[in-house]
Amino acid sequence: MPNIDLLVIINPLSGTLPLAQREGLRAFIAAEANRQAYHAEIVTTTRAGQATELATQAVQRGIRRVLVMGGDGTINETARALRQTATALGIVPMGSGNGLARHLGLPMNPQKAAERALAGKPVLIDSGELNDHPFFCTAGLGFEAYVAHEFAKQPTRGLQTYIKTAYRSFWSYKPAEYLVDGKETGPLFSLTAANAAQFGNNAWIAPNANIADGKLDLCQLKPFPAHMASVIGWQLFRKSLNRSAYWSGQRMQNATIQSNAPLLAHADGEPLTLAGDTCTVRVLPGSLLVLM
Ligand SMILES: Nc1ncnc2c1ncn2[C@@H]1O[C@H](COP(=O)(O)OP(=O)(O)OP(=O)(O)O)[C@@H](O)[C@H]1O
Repeated sequence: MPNIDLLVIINPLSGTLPLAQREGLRAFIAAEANRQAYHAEIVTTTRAGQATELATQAVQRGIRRVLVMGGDGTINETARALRQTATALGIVPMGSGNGLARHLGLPMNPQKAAERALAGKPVLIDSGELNDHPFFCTAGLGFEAYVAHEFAKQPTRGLQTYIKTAYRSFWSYKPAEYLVDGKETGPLFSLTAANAAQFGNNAWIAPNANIADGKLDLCQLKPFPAHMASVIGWQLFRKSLNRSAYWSGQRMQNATIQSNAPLLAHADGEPLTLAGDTCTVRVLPGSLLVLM
């Protein structure tokens, strides 16, 4: 038996692709891996958290490439086990946001993305940590965290549910005030630590963020009147939010954040409830190999 040199992790629940197409894609990846002379093992996850265990075992087994077919949640679960190892992550984007794949300019077509990852070279990128929660795209507090918590309560996922949840949340959300490294921010709509420049779905919260500069972009968005929401939304999706008077950003390696409200947070869109009123964010420069 030849040694396995490629692990493919599939989250069967990510995104909205019908089952027949998913199975076709799995067969395509198997055939393409074979064509490119890999000895691949393909595993479909059966529960949350399993991708981390599979990726940890892959590192221990000396497997140098792990391909993930899933959304940013599954990518996060896998990539956290590949940080600071010689095993590289390949991305076949199947989620509703696909922030990391979009930031990296990877194909959104799953077959093209698989071909690219299988033939790709490993490139180092940064990652971040909010307390001890790893993130690869963005982590944050404020509105986006509030929405992540509300979204997690919904019976369905996907972009439509996300938009509806965000719209409803806008009217019930109360901005909090923060101290960033001891400096008062005043009330903020959101406070985002950006490794990648976008949340996903081409919502560019940190238009100039560079994923390999050894820094995070800490972006503050001040509360804005409801009639400005469409302008802010337009700028967010046009990658020009940094021109808004409500937005400010600073590059940093680490920061301590304190709040006057319970710390609702998210890391790569997954909701987190943090203990206490203080948290830290930091960058892990050049900590993940990605197949590009
Ligand atoms: N078999 C499974 N059953 C239940 N949950 C799973 C299973 N496999 C993975 N998960 C969980 O599903 C979560 C969401 O998956 P993922 O982010 O890939 O898809 P998505 O929600 O469609 O995409 P996006 O994050 O872009 O919205 C992951 O955080 C993972 O913990």
